Amino acid sequence: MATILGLTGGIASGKSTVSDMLLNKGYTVIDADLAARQVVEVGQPAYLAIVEEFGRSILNKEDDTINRAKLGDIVFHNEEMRKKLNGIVHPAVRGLMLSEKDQAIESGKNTIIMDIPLLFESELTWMVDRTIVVYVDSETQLSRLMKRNQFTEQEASSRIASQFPLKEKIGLADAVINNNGTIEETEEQLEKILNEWDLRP
Ligand SMILES: CC(C)(COP(=O)(O)OP(=O)(O)OC[C@H]1O[C@@H](n2cnc3c(N)ncnc32)[C@H](O)[C@@H]1O)[C@@H](O)C(=O)NCCC(=O)NCCS
Ligand SMILES: Nc1ncnc2c1ncn2[C@@H]1O[C@H](COP(=O)(O)OP(=O)(O)OP(=O)(O)O)[C@@H](O)[C@H]1O
Repeated sequence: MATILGLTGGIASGKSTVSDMLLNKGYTVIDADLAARQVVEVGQPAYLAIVEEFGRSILNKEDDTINRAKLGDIVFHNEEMRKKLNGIVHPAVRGLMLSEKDQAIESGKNTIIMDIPLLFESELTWMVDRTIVVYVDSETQLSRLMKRNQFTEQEASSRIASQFPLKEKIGLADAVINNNGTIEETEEQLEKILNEWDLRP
């Protein structure tokens, strides 16, 4: 029986950093952010529904792809619009991720990691056997997000505020990785969990 791990945290808390470590160790990672990009490629049902809801002004002029910065500006400043976007994108993301998980199970993987930023917000824990939260304190989260995305403090804060407070997620997790320190310290914590839970790729 394969073990399905839910990897979550907050925006810019270090989920991709941890999932890259897992990929390097040979584990299978299914990434919700990646799936969310695939289901909104030009012409896909979710893409058409977004254009219908938000209008053509959120498209890039050159190739009609979604202008993510523009759409992000709208949905991270307006909860109603964010819920509308979630209502379009999330069912398609879930469908794609579940089929990728089934394929990974069929191909005999022992452990399958589902990297899902909104695992708790969207009540998706039924999809996984155990959860790991990648935690950072709020100052570190804000400064890493501003640095990575070249966001102002206001842009970064509005994105952080659209998720459950990261502190609350600690109490919901089976294991927590504290990513305030160095990358090496984070990798040591990850290895300890993989060993304790006896998880092989
Ligand atoms: C709004 C969009 C276009 C902004 O795109 P952008 O390239 O700037 O960000 P990206 O997709 O890389 O997401 C970065 C991070 O933002 C956070 N985030 C993204 N969408 C949401 C959301 N709806 N609610 C809360 N946080 C979110 C997550 O932590 C995610 O890891 C995009 O995030 C999107 O389509 N979001 C809706 C789908 C979604 O919820 N994706 C998250 C996982 S399913
Ligand atoms: N231990 C660390 N020390 C210093 N910088 C780090 C550390 N961990 C991650 N970072 C940096 O912080 C930023 C956020 O990390 P990462 O992209 O892994 O977060 P994420 O949780 O996947 O974010 P998102 O939810 O937006 O996809 C990145 O620029 C990354 O390089």
